[in-house]
Amino acid sequence: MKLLTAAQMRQLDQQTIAEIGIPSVVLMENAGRTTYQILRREFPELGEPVVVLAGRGNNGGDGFVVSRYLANAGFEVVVLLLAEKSQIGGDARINLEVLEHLSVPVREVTSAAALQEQVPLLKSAALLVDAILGTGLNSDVKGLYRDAVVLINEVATPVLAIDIPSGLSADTGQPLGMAVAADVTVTYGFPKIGQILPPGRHLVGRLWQVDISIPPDLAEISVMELSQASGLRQFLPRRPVDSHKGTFGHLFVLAGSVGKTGAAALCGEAALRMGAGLVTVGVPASLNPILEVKLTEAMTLPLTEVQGVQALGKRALEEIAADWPGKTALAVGPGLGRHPETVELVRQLVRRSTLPVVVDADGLNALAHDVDSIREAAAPVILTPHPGEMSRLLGATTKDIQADRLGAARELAERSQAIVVLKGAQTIVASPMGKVMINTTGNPALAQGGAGDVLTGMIGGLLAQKVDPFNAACLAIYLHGLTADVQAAWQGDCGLLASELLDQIPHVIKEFASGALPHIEEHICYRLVIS
Ligand SMILES: NC(=O)C1=CN([C@@H]2O[C@H](COP(=O)(O)OP(=O)(O)OC[C@H]3O[C@@H](n4cnc5c(N)ncnc54)[C@H](O)[C@@H]3O)[C@@H](O)[C@H]2O)[C@@H](O)CC1
Ligand SMILES: [K+]
Repeated sequence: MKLLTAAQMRQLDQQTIAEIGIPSVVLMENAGRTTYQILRREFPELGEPVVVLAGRGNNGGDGFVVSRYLANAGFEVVVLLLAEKSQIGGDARINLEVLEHLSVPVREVTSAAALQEQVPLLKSAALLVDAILGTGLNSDVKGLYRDAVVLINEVATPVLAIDIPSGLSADTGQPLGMAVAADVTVTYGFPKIGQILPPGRHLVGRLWQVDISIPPDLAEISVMELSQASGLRQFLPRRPVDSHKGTFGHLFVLAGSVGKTGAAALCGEAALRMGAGLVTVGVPASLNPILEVKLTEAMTLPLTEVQGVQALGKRALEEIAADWPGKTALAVGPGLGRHPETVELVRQLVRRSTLPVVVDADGLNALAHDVDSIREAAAPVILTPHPGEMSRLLGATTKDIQADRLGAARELAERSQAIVVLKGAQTIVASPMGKVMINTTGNPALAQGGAGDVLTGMIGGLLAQKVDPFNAACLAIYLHGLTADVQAAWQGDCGLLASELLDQIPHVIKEFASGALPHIEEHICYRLVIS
């Protein structure tokens, strides 16, 4: 599903009005009516009164329409207009006048003192409807609007936000000064990026996206997407009946050092679980016997190691090159360690690889001071940093990365010309062309060693099957999170071993492919978006 910025949403509104010919007042009517319908569904035992806090723009206008539907349904409604009636124009004015004709009380509240007088009403209300500011927000919330936002958050009354909680930036997910924390948000046309990125994600409460007659095709202007099963299913490789192991590619995994053979094993097995036909794991020669025991289905290739260190050495490059024929993708990094020779090996390999390559963990650390050189790679590269690795790649602090995850992912994708997978709650995938996908699946069960190695193997497994790199990254991340969600549904989100994740992958793929996971996927959508 497409994600929009405030400016894009405005553009779509304008196109719908000017080119499609739907009058703006009809859009406002659709917005108010659908919001009312969601309101009744979300609050089936709704009491009285309902208080609608309205600002002076179109967001307030939507609030007037909701007020009308509530009044027509027999509810006691009080509108607190945070402006003078004379300041209201356009479609909002039309709907304000309709309310007056219906004798719905509209109180002008234009000072802090007047607002304070309304505190008992706000406290005793059954529901507050936040119609103060929408996507027109363009600066920090100050003065009376700010006082109102503070009050809404102070009283314990449930809040339904119209379009977006007032004060929340639709573009960044950050409050501009101060933002309403809503229980439910009803947004129009398409979800906005700021409703999905934290902390916005937590301020919207349950997010509903409703159709107000904006043609879906218009959203093609956006390069940002929210991951959804319906969009990703098509990228699962087909499994023809006359297939053989050669049909599904051969992944070469470069991984492992002393103490970290598990990372290599998890990565190789995850690729097989994703359906790769063959997997070869290249490891330091002295560790090969251990991997031979750990891995049954994946093959191993003992490689020259640095004398006495049990980490891969420079000379392994020629051995890998000799083993190259027949391989279809490369995964580099899990548990490699940081020996200078291993670092050099990784740099050379990524630069020279003629196969698509996914780089993780110590593979990323090896590239940390060499990001610009990734541009020289001969084949597509996928980088999968967590915030700490990202900070080393970009030379920024982890705090800075987390404060603007989207910006960081885009910057690295631009600089490296690689596909960037910034891991963490709501993993972000960014392409060098500017495309972005924000993932919806996953839970804290994944916050454990080994989960990342599995993800690298899953991406590698899809690359080996010749799935387009951006789609491979998006699909693998979605399925990785979904597998954890399925597991957490019965086991909880604590203590899930990465190897248990592996065991679940085929089952989850089967259910995902057939669309048979509605309870889990609906749960995911419910947390974020329902269309
Ligand atoms: N344009 C359209 O066709 C539609 C718009 N809709 C509604 O309209 C909203 C956008 O309406 P508007 O563009 O009128 O803007 P808002 O209603 O979001 O904001 C009202 C006005 O407040 C001012 N403002 C911005 N930041 C402020 C701040 N920090 N403190 C005080 N005032 C501030 C701006 O000048 C803005 O015009 C959407 O969120 C949605 O609710 C819907 O009615 C559907 C159709
Ligand atoms: K609002």
